[in-house]
Amino acid sequence: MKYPSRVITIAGSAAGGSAGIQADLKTFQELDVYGMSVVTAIVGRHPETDKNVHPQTIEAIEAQFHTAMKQVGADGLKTGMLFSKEVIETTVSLINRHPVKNIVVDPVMVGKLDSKLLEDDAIEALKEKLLPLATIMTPNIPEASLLLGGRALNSVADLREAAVDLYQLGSNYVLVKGGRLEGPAIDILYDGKTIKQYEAPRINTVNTSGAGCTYSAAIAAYLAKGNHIADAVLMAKSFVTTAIEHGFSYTDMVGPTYHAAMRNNGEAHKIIVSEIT
Ligand SMILES: Nc1ncnc2c1ncn2[C@@H]1O[C@H](COP(=O)(O)OP(=O)(O)OP(=O)(O)O)[C@@H](O)[C@H]1O
Ligand SMILES: Cc1ncc(COP(=O)(O)O)c(N)n1
Repeated sequence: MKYPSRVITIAGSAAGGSAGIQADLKTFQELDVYGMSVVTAIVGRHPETDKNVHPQTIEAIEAQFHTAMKQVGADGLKTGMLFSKEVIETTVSLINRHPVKNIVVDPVMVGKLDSKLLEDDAIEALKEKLLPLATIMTPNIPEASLLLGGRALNSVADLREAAVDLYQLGSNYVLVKGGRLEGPAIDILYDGKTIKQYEAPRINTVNTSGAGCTYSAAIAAYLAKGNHIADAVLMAKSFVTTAIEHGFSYTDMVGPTYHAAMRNNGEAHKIIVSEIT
């Protein structure tokens, strides 16, 4: 028997199940890779204290990573919410001690409902220490903007420029996600030479909680299975578009994407890929 490829996520636990570790593990399972996790913080709002982020200790973070590496090992790794400078530095040192071939860095900073998922003084460590280890980084518009010192990004042309400039931070590929723009859902991939544009139709829904986590987890899964980056992004974009198409909510709050949508409903949309020179 050929065993499934192995992927580990280092991220926050999202109690509602739509994002973070929960979205990552659901996505790994859907894409038939063996999922493992290192929980950096637990996110869930206490009704009385209003505290929302409950960080884990560095010791607990190191313990989880060492256990997963010793018991299983990894063909791919993804990072999500790291929350603090210390956790970023720990992640860098863990990766340096156990190098992994495919590293997806989702530079999670702010949640959809505007919860703060990265402390301000952690951005420099992210830029200087973690991003240079990344195979691919996957910022959304607010994250790309913060990484570029607060630059306004209002159009696809702005996203292209941002991708070229973010490449200087040292990841091998940059994927800037245009989910927050109007019109079709366009993402830009840059490899230092060529710009590729991935376009999906915009789906009229508010239930996109965890879309970014799901997308980066799917990229990590496809890379770990041996796909080239451009193909991994294409297949992951198709997976997340289908998950958004079938997103839903159990309450009056913004709901999750449906991670099992591709399995249950088949691919909803073709993604248009174009190369821009
Ligand atoms: N309404 C939508 N219809 C189709 N695709 C979408 C929609 N919203 C986001 N996407 C796509 O989903 C993927 C995740 O991107 P998105 O920008 O939402 O990431 P995110 O990190 O969750 O960002 P944010 O927190 O800003 O919404 C991208 O491929 C994006 O283009
Ligand atoms: C623990 C955790 N990690 C990440 C996100 C971002 O989610 P999204 O994919 O919607 O940007 C989140 N809301 N919670």
